[in-house]
Amino acid sequence: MSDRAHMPYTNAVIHEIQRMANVVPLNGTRVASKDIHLGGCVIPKGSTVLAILTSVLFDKNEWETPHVFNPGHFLDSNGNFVKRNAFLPFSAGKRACVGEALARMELFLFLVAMLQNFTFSAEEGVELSSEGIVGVTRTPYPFKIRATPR
Ligand code: HEM
Repeated sequence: MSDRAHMPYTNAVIHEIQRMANVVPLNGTRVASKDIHLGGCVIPKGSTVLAILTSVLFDKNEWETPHVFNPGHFLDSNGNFVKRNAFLPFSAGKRACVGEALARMELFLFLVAMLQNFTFSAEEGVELSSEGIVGVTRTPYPFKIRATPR
């Protein structure tokens, strides 16, 4: 359907950006509809539950280099794109993000269009941080980046 299928590396880079960007770290809230027994604990009916997305996007049992940017997480040895079950930036289930298709299309179109037209680089001597400001969403600290027309 889209060109993404033919651009496995670009697709892998976008997935890895979404994994590490972790823009909705706490996910949406849920309420336990009955008492739940989980890992030796009881979650009583009526409790508010947060299925923290950070825990799965950086799970050391799921990712080869959880804290290092690595598009290889989404590529096999032939360079084909591979889906990963732990890739859940849009959450899962009935109340997962309804904007996922739109968001993914926009991420692809904006990133590819920008990379086709500019080369991006950090200011000399400036180390860009992958840390961010965490609230309901996670946003980067203000930063400067140089865009050089190609
Ligand atoms: C990179 C972009 C985006 C990310 C990472 C993202 C992520 C999420 C996450 C994690 C949730 C919570 C799901 C849950 O509780 O299980 C959510 C919910 C939601 N998102 Fe997004 N979202 C993005 C873009 C968008 C866009 C573009 C729209 C609309 C045009 C949108 C509309 C919604 C709505 C309406 C909900 C609530 C769904 C519900 O409660 O049933 N999102 N999103």
